[in-house]
Amino acid sequence: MIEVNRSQIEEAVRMILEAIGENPNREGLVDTPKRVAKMYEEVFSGLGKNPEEYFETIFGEEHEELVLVKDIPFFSMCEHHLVPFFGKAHVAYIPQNGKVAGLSKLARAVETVAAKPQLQERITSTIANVLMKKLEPQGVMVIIEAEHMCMTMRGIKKPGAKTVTSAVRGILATDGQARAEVLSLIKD
Ligand SMILES: Nc1nc2c(ncn2[C@@H]2O[C@H](COP(=O)(O)OP(=O)(O)OP(=O)(O)O)[C@@H](O)[C@H]2O)c(=O)[nH]1
Ligand SMILES: [Zn+2]
Repeated sequence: MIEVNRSQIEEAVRMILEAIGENPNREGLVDTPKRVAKMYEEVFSGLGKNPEEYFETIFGEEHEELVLVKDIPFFSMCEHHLVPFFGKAHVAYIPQNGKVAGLSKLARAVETVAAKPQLQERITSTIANVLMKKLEPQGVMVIIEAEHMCMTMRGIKKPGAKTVTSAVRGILATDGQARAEVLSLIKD
């Protein structure tokens, strides 16, 4: 894990407050730099963490059909504007050779990969690649749907617009019927 430099963040936040014409010493703002530093420590806690670590424990369970954890809520920070994007991740895989992970680990991987300055596409493909590497499954499919605050509250200002990304590997990339099954289960 990377140690966040809280005092440097505090100094930077004070400078931003001054730069926008605020008074960082007024009552309501005096503790804001501290709060923001603490918040950044939390929302960027995935920096320096390797999501592969969640897949060191594998159950020798001979289940060779679909496993899907859907509707995993996640929050991330867009690396272009440092404002949040958030939504749901759906993670599916078809194990083989008894390599089955603990279900919570799929959600932990999403949380860790999202907790740094990110792009939605990179979160999606990173999770798919980690699962392929660590579980060597027959196939993987990761779908993420998210709303980007940088498209909602500024710039193009399109609240409600959703971005959907997918990363599909192995049999789920080649077998249309298997892929359709996953998609219909996600929609239910
Ligand atoms: N591909 C991708 N783009 C993203 C993501 N998050 C934000 N963006 C986009 O990153 C782009 C940055 O574009 P720039 O033209 O450099 O910055 P900008 O002038 O602030 O862009 P506008 O948002 O169009 O005002 C924007 O189009 C954002 O919508 C993401 O997760 N993936
Ligand atoms: Zn953005």
